[in-house]
Formats: sequence, C-alpha cells, structure tokens
Amino acid sequence: MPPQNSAHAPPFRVAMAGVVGRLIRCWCRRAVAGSLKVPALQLHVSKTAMGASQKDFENAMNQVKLLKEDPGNEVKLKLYALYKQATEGPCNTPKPGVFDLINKAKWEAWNALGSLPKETARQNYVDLVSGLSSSSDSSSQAKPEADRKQAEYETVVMTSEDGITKIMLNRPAKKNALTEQMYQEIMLALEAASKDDSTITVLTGNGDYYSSGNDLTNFTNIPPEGVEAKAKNSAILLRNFVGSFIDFPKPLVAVVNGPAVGISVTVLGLFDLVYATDRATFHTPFSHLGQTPEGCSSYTFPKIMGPAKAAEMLIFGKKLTAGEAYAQGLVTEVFPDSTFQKEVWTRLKAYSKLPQNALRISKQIIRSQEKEKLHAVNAKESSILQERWLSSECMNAIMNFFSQKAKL
Ligand SMILES: CCCC/C=C/CC(=O)SCCNC(=O)CCNC(=O)[C@H](O)C(C)(C)COP(=O)(O)OP(=O)(O)OC[C@H]1O[C@@H](n2cnc3c(N)ncnc32)[C@H](O)[C@@H]1OP(=O)(O)O
Repeated sequence: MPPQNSAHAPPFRVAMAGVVGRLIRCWCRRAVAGSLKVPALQLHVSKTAMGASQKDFENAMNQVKLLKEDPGNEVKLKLYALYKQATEGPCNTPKPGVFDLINKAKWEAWNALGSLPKETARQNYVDLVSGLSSSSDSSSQAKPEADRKQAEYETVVMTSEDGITKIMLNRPAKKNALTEQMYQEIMLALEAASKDDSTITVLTGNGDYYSSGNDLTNFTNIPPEGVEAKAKNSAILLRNFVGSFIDFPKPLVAVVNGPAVGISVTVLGLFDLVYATDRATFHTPFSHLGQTPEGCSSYTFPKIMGPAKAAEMLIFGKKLTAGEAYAQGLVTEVFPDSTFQKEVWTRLKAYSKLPQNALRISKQIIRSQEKEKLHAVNAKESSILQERWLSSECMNAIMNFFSQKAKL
C-alpha cells in the first residue's frame, strides 16, 4: 500500500475507489452481463477440471445475464479475466496508464491469470458462473426458510423485506409484556437476524403498546426448586437477553409504536436509532417495583441524558413523553402518530440501501469502544437484581399489581 503522507490521501482514495467502482459497474453492464445482481459469494473455482465445452461456455455467458443479484466488482473482474483468458489466452496487451482506471483494473485481473490454459480458464468461468447461479437461487429461496423459522416463534413475528428484518413483539392483548418465552424468542430472532442478509434489524411492537416491560407473572411462577433458584435463573436470562443487544453486530433500530415500560425502555440505550410515535411514553418504575435499573441503563442513561435526568427516570420513575425523551437524547426522532409508520419505514428503506458492510463495520467500531464495559455493567445489574427480586419490597410491589387488578 502506498504511504499516506498527505492529509487528503484517504478521502482521495475513497473517491478514487468510488470512481473505479462506477466505471467497472458501467463497463460490466456494457461488456459482460447486463444488470448483474448477486450478493457476496464464496466462489469455488475449479483449477483442475478441463471438461467444459464451447457450448457450456456459451451457456455460462448467457447465465451471467440472468443473475438476479449483483456479484460485486471483484467477481465481475474475475469473469472478465477468465473470459479473456479462455478466448484469447494469456494477457498480451500493454498495461494501461495509471489514470486509465477501468482498463488498468481489467488488465491486472487478466494478467494475474498468467499462463493458465484456455481450457482451464473456460472451465473456471463455467464453474464460477455456476456458483453464482446457485447462490443466487439459494438467496431467492430465503423466504421459505424464514417462513419455516417463523413457525417456531409464538410470541414474536419475524419478517424480512427490502433489506430490513423486522422483529415484532406480538402479545398486544398484554401490551407486549415480556414473558420468559418471549425473551428467549427475541434472542433467537436477533441471532437469526444477525446472520441473515438484511442490512438493518428493527424491533417494534404490535398493537397500541411498544412493550410494558417484564411480564410480572414471570415472578409469580415459582419452580419447585424455590424462589432463590427462580431469581438466579431470571438473572441469567436477563444477562443473556441484554447481552444479545450489546453484541448485536448490525444497525439495530427501535420503532417505538406506543408506550414503553421497564426493560423495553432501558435497552433502547443499546440501539443505534430510536424512532418514536408522539404517542409513546418512556417509563422505568423500578423503585416502585422494589427493583433496580437493568439493560445497562445505569451506565447508558447518565451518558445519554446526563446524571440528573437519568436519576429522575431511573431512581424516581419519572415517565417521559416522546418529546422529552427526544430532548434528552434517548430518542432519535419523534413522528406524528398519524404518519409514524409511513415516515419511519420510508426512512428505513432508504437507509437499508446504503452499503451494508460500511453500516455494519461503523456500528461495530462504535460499539467496540465500550463493549467490555457494557458487559460488565450488565453482569453487575443482573446480579443486583437477583437479590432485589428476593426482597419484600419487590414481592409486595408485584403482589400489589395483581391484587389491584383483582379488585377491578
Ligand atoms: C428476566 C427478568 C427481567 C426483568 C427486568 C425487567 C424490569 C421491568 O421491565 S419492570 C417493568 C414491569 N412492567 C410494569 O410494571 C408494567 C405493569 N403494567 C401496567 O402498569 C399496566 O398494565 C400498563 C400501564 C402497562 C397498561 O395499563 P392499561 O392500559 O390499563 O392496560 P391493562 O393493565 O389492562 O393491561 C392489559 C392486560 O395486559 C396485562 N399486562 C400489561 N402489562 C403487563 C406486565 N408488565 N406484566 C403482566 N401483565 C401485564 C394486564 O395485566 C392486562 O391483563 P388482563 O387483565 O388479563 O387483560
């Protein structure tokens, strides 16, 4: 790599890379395959097979034109090089000048094949196209797989469209209160979303609430091993749940479609964007429940909104309006409820078209600055809560919630 002495060198390189990319895209449209669309692929190019006929080669050239997704510049250059090698043999033209970017890139790809025999180049071209076609097919078959996975979730709905995977909490009659099953399913859904080919992952709620937080019946369902075991298992669940937000590798967006309570508020500090309807409220009534902050909020909230405002929320349980949450930095943007869904999804669809790897890597750079710290905070908060759940303050608060309901 050339030395980067000039302060302008990196932007220049970025700009030049953009120019090269545009030129190669343009060239590929004209010279190779029309409009190519294939995601990042693992290519297995045979170096030994020699059996491709001229007919196979021509079929492969036609197949390239039918690919559904863009294979990327690197693959397009490889296709070009193999085509030239298969039809003309080793590179036999002078190297283009340094400013002739597109022809230089093509020449280098072709020249890199050295003395590869024409027959091998032809076979490798056929193999490469066949790999692209099967990957393209399998990516277009992703939907049935997603549907199969969906059948495994009972409390969330997971869908993928337009580069966005949406995980929707789906207990509207219970205000999307989070049962133990739901924590598990959200973690599974996040895991699946982290590996799928979407660019952005969204968490939202079905119905009038985003989520009313931890389902308080989680604490009433005591196993035969006793309350200590229950508290211990709940702390492990909590730690794992929050951990999956800390470690989530792609841009994560909360579409807060209504009021949010407890843990559904605290983990917002771990999202990359938080869009809220103006109907949303943000409430962490931990002290009222004899509990303490979780979701890394004891660390993220003072950082986001300053210690005074964080204390008002986390210690004294002040409920924020969407406007207040925006003013305090917890929410990225507030939208009128009447246009919320339309505006948010339009915005997200545009964002999902940005270069996927750049988004993911940028998120990871930001997160890496404090990942260890977040995990340490999560562990501490979970362990403190394990104790709190055994306290009479907490037990009384939960009994009050259910006895008030019973009186109604
Ligand atoms: C692994 C463990 C991690 C633990 C960490 C998390 C900490 C927290 O999340 S603390 C926050 C806990 N949440 C709450 O305290 C909220 C409790 N719920 C309410 O205060 C009200 O239900 C709410 C203000 C959200 C909505 O009030 P309403 O509009 O009046 O609706 P209803 O109360 O009639 O609710 C409808 C239906 O849903 C049930 N519901 C709602 N939220 C919860 C909940 N969090 N837990 C259990 N059940 C909940 C409510 O009881 C009603 O049920 P039915 O009466 O059977 O219809």
